[in-house]
Amino acid sequence: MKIRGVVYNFGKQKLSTCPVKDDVTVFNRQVYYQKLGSQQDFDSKPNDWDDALPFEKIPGPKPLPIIGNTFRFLPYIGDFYGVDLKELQRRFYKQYGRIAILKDLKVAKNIVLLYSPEDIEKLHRNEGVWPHREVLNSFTYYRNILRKDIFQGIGGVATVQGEDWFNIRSKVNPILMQPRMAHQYIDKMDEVAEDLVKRMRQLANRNKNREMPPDFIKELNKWALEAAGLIALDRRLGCLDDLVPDSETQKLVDYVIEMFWLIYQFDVLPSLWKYISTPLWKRYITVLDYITLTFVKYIDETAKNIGDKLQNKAEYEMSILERLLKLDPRIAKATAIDTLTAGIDTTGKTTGAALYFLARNPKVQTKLREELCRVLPTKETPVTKEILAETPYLKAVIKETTRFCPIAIVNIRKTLKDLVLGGYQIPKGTIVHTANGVLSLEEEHFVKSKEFIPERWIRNGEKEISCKNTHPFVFLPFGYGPRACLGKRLANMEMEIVLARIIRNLFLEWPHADMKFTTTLVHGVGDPLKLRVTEVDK
Ligand code: HEM
Repeated sequence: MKIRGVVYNFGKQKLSTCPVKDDVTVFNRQVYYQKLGSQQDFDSKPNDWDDALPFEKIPGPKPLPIIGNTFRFLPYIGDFYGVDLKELQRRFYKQYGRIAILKDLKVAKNIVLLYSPEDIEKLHRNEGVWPHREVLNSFTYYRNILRKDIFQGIGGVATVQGEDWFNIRSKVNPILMQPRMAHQYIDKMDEVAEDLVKRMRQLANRNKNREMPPDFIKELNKWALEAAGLIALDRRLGCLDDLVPDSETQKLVDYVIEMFWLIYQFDVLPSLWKYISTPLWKRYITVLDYITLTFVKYIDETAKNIGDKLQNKAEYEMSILERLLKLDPRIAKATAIDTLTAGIDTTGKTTGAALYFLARNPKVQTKLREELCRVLPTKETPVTKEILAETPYLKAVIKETTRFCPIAIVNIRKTLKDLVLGGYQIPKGTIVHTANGVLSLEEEHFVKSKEFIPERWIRNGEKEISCKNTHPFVFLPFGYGPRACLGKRLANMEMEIVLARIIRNLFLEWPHADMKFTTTLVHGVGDPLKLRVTEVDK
């Protein structure tokens, strides 16, 4: 089948994240969604439209003439200046209730915030088959316009919309989201996790209190880059070694970490990048160029090494990169770079938060270690797919971490048709943020919501604490629907393996004040992660 000149090559696999649970093969589904996407009725008004209050009446901070609401974020005069985004959203919830608006920002579009799980559900159920999520505008500009030549018109799922998004996502889903594909990487991920444990021992030995250094989160980002490199580039990068200053890997690590800070400057904080080219903007482009060209070089090397061998290799023997390269080298490049950008700060910060919660809650840590000692009788026992299937408490620890500290405090959609939300008319084309990060810490949705209790996620566990009856649209750490996180399966596997290795080998303590969590590009640990680390006997 040919659509826009691209040959589709699905075989008979099933798409796992499609919202409709029928038994149609991928090939039919693709035609089905293609048709549905172009035929959806995005123009008619909902039945309750005329009874709803007008958009202009949605409550929110009042803008001033000419300067709008921008002044609120400025130093000295602004009441929102320096306030963490999650705290700001919590204040809005307390002040305005179920729905609020931040409007007239001048450098950004109006944002409607939803706090009711019923409205969040309605938004997602009306997002269509090509959900629209516009984020990281400067990064999108870099990939889709400024360096269009490198990406040859294929932007990558994270940065494109509509039918273009669908055309890539429907091809990469069966490659990145299949459990079998993720399982191929367990051995290698285990080696990477062992390297992180070695690194932690080394760092503990260098400190008289056996504490990790204040910038330990960087080590976790290096681990995440190493893990993402295995998947996206089919190679070990060596990020966890003692790196030679100015070496390519050291530079790559430094630039990747700087990139997240720069994206935050241009895509989260108010910025005039569209109008003025500042020295910081030029630095941003230099950093993105270095990272992109290095990754492209690695992918080209792999493609050259594989060469004709791919033709004779069975699909089930192929790595993710090999399958992507066979599909289309342009998609392979775009997806590898998506994996390397979306899969580092996210998994690194979530793992950092999990380690903090385990250090801060010794009983939880002990219970997890007991589970791990049962399935990993020695420190050297390799982690396998079967072992991971027997670790419900480990999975519960990760879920509880993403409840307490979700890296994405909101999910974002642009409405594709007129909707009534929170009793107000929301016209097509409105940017809506669902405040799941705030809701996940509210007592009305989770009992003892400010306590770290993995037991709430255990099936058939204690009734009093169980979250079985929590509305399903409150907790969405990986998003929702066809546009949900492409790396969810890989991320969970990486985190399970690394936490299993660390807790099986090392005791963690937290001899400091409670951690502050902050929101930059992603939400996560905001204070130095100075975990105290000692060796588990055997
Ligand atoms: C703890 C780890 C992670 C969390 C919590 C997380 C969370 C998310 C969320 C909330 C979204 C937006 C979903 C939506 O709009 O419905 C997303 C999108 C995405 N994530 Fe992740 N992510 C994680 C790790 C990863 C990893 C390891 C990869 C790479 C393999 C990855 C690749 C992506 C991509 C490519 C998208 C865009 C998908 C699209 O627009 O079609 N993520 N992620």
